[in-house]
Amino acid sequence: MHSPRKIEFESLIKKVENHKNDKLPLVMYCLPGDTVIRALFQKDDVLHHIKDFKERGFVFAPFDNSLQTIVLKSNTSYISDFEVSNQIESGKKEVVTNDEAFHLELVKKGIQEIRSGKLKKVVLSRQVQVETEKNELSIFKSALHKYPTALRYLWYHPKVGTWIGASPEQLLKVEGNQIHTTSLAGTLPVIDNNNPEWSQKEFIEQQMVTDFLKVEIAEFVNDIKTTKVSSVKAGKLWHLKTNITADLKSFDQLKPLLKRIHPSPAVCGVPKDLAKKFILEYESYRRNYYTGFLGELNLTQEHSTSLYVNLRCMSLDANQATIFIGGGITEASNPEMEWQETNNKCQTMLSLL
Ligand SMILES: C=C(O[C@H]1C=CC=C(C(=O)O)[C@@H]1O)C(=O)O
Repeated sequence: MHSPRKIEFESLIKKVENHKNDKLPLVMYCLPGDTVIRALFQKDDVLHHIKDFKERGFVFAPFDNSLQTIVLKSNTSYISDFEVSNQIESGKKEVVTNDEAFHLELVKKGIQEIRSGKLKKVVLSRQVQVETEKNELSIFKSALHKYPTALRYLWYHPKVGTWIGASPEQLLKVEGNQIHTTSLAGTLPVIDNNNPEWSQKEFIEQQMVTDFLKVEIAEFVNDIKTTKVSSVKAGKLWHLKTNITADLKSFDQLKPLLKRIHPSPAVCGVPKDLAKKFILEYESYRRNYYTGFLGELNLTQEHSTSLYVNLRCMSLDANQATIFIGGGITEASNPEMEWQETNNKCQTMLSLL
């Protein structure tokens, strides 16, 4: 394994700019809570696809697990320190969209499907397009400072496009023979310094994710341990979270394990296949990499992997940002409140533009 070269932050930004101007793939990211930025540069514009998850590089997987997962090869890599500065709080940004009626209908359809017994939960989403004057690097820099507890990234491949995000959710971490996954669901806005007041709806919605993960990993691991449900902040949102750890039986099982846990009910639904079918049939657009997963694969050491769910993200094309947001629908959902929840979630990315 080659070690990354340490350079100054502004030199790294310059290298990213040059690599991107040369239309070559790269990723720049900062792990939750970290102040070290890592950047990987691929030397050619080949679109590499994962075969068995034994590859080494940075993974970028779509929501639809029947489609190909990309792995960016790390031909050159750098690390750089940066200092988190307290960014001046921007006010709430308003965007005018014309998809409210569609989204309300979609949520109602989801609730009907649940009441008829076909589904237990389905996560329904939308996209919001916004013009922006800000360039990608300054958007990424804002994410670094604003969301220090998230996985912040800027990913680019000339054959795919540019994505930026600040994910609050770890899908899978493998370290030694230990695996770690999280169940994150349920959302409330952060209001002043108040603690969130959860209702049964959010606890049920989050428990479905925990139950799913425990069942799906069982075949591949020993000794599953879960923490108590706790409230965690992601920017201006609260979520419910459970940490799950276990001992992996064999490293060869990473591919089938990921196939089982992705897409989880935090982004898809229960039962998984029917919820996915519903999403692909009724959402108005293709999610592509939103609600997929991304992160390091055997990069720092063999068998050391750290993947995050691609949430609170946007794709960028020239001056247009497309922000993706969704929410978990259960039989207790209220369509108006679900619409509002997607608008609250939209603020995470809007605040960077
Ligand atoms: C699907 C999204 O969030 C998921 C993760 C946390 C909470 C969620 C919720 O409360 O619905 C979603 O399951 C999104 O942010 O686009």
